[in-house]
Amino acid sequence: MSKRLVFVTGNANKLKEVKEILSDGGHPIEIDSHSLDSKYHGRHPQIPEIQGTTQEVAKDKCRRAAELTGSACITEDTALCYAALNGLPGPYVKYFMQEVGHEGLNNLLVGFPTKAAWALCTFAYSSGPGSEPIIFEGRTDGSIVPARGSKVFGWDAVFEPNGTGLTYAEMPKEQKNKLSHRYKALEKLRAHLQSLPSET
Ligand SMILES: O=c1nc[nH]c2c1ncn2[C@H]1C[C@H](O)[C@@H](COP(=O)(O)OP(=O)(O)OP(=O)(O)O)O1
Ligand SMILES: [Mg+2]
Repeated sequence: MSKRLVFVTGNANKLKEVKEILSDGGHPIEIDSHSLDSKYHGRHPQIPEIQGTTQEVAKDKCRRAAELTGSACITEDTALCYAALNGLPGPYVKYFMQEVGHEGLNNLLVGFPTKAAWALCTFAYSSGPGSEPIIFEGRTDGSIVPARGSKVFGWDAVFEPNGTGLTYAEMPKEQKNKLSHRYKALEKLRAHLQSLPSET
């Protein structure tokens, strides 16, 4: 039995990975996507993102998405956290990426002895407007390196998961999708949804 869920995101690469990861499981969750950003043009998303911890950002995004769509939905917030900076840029990495790019993401760590970092994915699920979102986190540890590989998706080229010798951007998609922050969070979300009573 599959469940239909609306994934509210403005990021086409996220959507693609989520579909790839979920299509691999025994009990697929069917994903409808809804980009609220596109309605209100690029830099002025219809769902503003608050400041706060990754959990606060993810829950708030999901609450607003459920209100706007009027249905059960999931949202996701991704953070890139530097050990030397006590977890920053964290949920603000999007703006760092936009303003200073791959080189800047490396330069932030000049003078720090550790380049250790972790990618953190926080899915939030709301069963509908007014229902408190539940969150599912996935974390992959690695380090920040000078850009290698495809520049297509965000900071993939500067993040090397531990023990792989490859950046996310250098890996075949199937490899990233088996060890990524997003994969780990989605496994938890999938288990939760499977434990819910069936709708039909
Ligand atoms: O696996 C990833 N590999 C590399 N880069 C990634 C990944 N996942 C997200 N990213 C980037 C996109 C954005 O620059 C920032 C997260 O910000 P975040 O607000 O979660 O994403 P977003 O605004 O693009 O889409 P959404 O409409 O779902 O909020 O990190
Ligand atoms: Mg966003």
